[in-house]
Order: sequence, then structure tokens, then C-alpha cells
Amino acid sequence: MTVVVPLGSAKPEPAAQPERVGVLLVNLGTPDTADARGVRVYLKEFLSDPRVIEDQGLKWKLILNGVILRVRPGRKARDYRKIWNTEKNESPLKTITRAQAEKLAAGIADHDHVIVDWAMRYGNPSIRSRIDALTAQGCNRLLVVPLYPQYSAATSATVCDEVFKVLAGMRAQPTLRVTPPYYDDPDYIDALAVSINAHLATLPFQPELIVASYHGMPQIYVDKGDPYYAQCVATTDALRKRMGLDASKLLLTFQSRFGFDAWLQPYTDKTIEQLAKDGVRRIAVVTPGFSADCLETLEEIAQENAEIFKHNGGEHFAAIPCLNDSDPGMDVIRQLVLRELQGWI
Ligand SMILES: C=CC1=C(C)c2cc3[nH]c(cc4nc(cc5[nH]c(cc1n2)c(C)c5CCC(=O)O)C(CCC(=O)O)=C4C)c(C)c3C=C
Ligand SMILES: [Fe+2]
Ligand SMILES: [Fe+2]
Repeated sequence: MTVVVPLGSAKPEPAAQPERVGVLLVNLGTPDTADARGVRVYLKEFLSDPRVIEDQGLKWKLILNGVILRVRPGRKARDYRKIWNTEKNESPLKTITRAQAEKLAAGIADHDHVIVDWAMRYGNPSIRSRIDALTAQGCNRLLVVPLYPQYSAATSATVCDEVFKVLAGMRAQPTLRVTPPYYDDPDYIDALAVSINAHLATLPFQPELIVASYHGMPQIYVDKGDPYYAQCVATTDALRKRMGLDASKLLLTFQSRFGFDAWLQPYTDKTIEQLAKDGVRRIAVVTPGFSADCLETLEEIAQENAEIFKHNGGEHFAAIPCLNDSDPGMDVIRQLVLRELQGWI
């Protein structure tokens, strides 16, 4: 027997929530303006993070507020102005991260319930504002993508800390996933090799060797168990293998030392100085730990370290761009995201 339910007699259903998946690309962050004020605001947030400066005791607070935030912003603002994207009036890290998000969105457009967005761990757009925007659009699942090939507590973990903090204040939390580090992912190693070879082919000289320079960190963080150093070594070993270069032709170094403690060694600037003094005349520097060009690559490597090399007798110096939003770079991000979205799309 067929039961006929009269139209209009059913209990009204609550309005259906669209079930969408948010993908949030996150990079480190950067000042909003290239002046001392903008850099001070950025540095204060960054250097007050206990994942970055682990000892946030009274001594550090005095040094930070009494010395660093008075002296460093003016000096660093000058550096930011050398690399600033004047057309968009923003730091290159923002321009590139936005471009990566836009290209990723286009690259996975066939999954029309997936929304791609981007945020900065420090500064703007904040992680909080973009998670709010994604949930407002109906995302009840969220994939966070820290754009660091190598994990470190100072970068990847602090992204998670901030995401957890935002979620802690929500009644209706999205279900959460975070992409893992991809330091030895064959797609990433392959993209690095393809990109390096393509750039080498455009140079008017062939380098005698290549320096792979990673952002440094205090040695003590690694001694306490941070896997960052081991992952930088693994990336470099895989890249050597993929490019057919031994350790004397693809060097591993660490840049951007901050403060007076021992950081991971060998230091990039000291190595480059020594190479020039030893008679090496042509080098190329790659920065595989950065997914996007930023102050540390465009100013510190491409300008400061080029100057150090030439000042000590070097003749030809090339800074090879990061993967950025290049085709090989976007392949890495897209494959990573599609892999981690399995079961959700
Ligand atoms: C103790 C301090 C720092 C640690 C540890 C650290 C680790 C770390 N950083 C990156 C990536 C980037 N860092 C950038 C800038 C930057 N880093 C520090 C300090 C530490 N970083 C400072 C103070 C600054 C600001 C510039 C300066 O004042 O010197 C950037 C560039 C941002 C930009 O605006 O372009 C990136 C990217 C990684 C991967 C990392 C992990 C070991
Ligand atoms: Fe840094
Ligand atoms: Fe630097």
C-alpha cells in the first residue's frame, strides 16, 4: 500500500548548510607597509611568539622592547623598500602567496565545492580573518597548508597553534586537516631540479658550484628535537641525487642568523665569502626552504650575499628564484593538496 503524504504537512527542515571544503594556504607573514612603523608592528608580533623565540622571559622582553624594536624596524624597512612591490604596494611574499592561491583555485576548479584562500601567520590577512571568511561561506571542513617544505616548530607548528586558537573559540568548528611537510616529496625534488636547470640555462655563465641556502634557526632548537635540520639535509641529499651533483658541487648552508646564539651551520654569508677568497668566481644560490621569494631571498641572498661574493673577488653570482607560482611550483602544491583532500572530494 502506498502512503500518500499530503503536500505541506511535513515538518519544515532547517535550511540546508552548503557543505564546502576550505583550503587555506599559509605563509610566514610580512609587514603591511615598508616603513619603520609597519615593520615594528610585524616584528613585535613575530618575535613575541614563543615558537620563534622560545625564551620569552623578562630579559628578552627588555631586549625586544628596549633595543630591537627601536633599532631594527628602520633598518629593515630600508631593506623591504629595496624589494617592495610598488605596483600593488605590498611585500612580494603577499603577492606570490595570493598568486599561488589563485592558481591553485584554477587548478582544482573541477571540485566546485572547494574554496581556496590564503593567509599570513603574522600580519595580514590573518589566519583568523580567513577562517572566519571560509566558514561564513559554508566550509565545514578545512585543510590548512603551511607553505614550508621542511617542518619546524618556528614555522609549521606555530601555524597550527594559531589555527587551534581560532577553532577553540568556535561553537561549530570545521573538521580539520593539516598538510605534512614535503621536504622529500619526489614532486617537490623534481620541481626544484627542473626549475634550477631552467634558470641555469638562461644564465650568461655556468656556475662552478651551487649553494643551497636554507633559513637558519638556533642550534639549540635542533638539539632539543626540532626535525628541521634533518629535513633540510634530506632535501639537499635528494636534490644532489636528482641533479647528479656531489656535496662539493651542491653545498648546504644556513642564512638569516638573528641574535648572538649559535645558529645552524655552515652560515651562508661566511661560506660565500670563503668561496670567493678561495678563488671560486661563478656561483648560483638556490633557496629550497622558501616556497616563495621574500626579504630573505630577494634582499639577503640576491643583494647582500651577491655583494659579499663580489667584494671578495667573485665575478658571477646568480640567485635562482623560488618555485613561487611557476608551473613546477604549482604542481607541487596542487598534488600535495589533492593528496591530503582524499576522502573529502
Ligand atoms: C629567532 C628568530 C627566527 C627564527 C627561528 C626563524 C625561523 C624561520 N624563518 C623562516 C622564514 C622567514 N623568515 C623571514 C624573516 C624573518 N625571520 C626572522 C627571525 C627568525 N626566523 C626575522 C626577525 C625576520 C624578519 C626580517 C628581519 O628582521 O630580519 C621571512 C621573510 C618575511 C618577509 O617579509 O619577506 C621568511 C619567509 C623559516 C622558514 C624559518 C625556519 C627555520
Ligand atoms: Fe625567519
Ligand atoms: Fe635576513
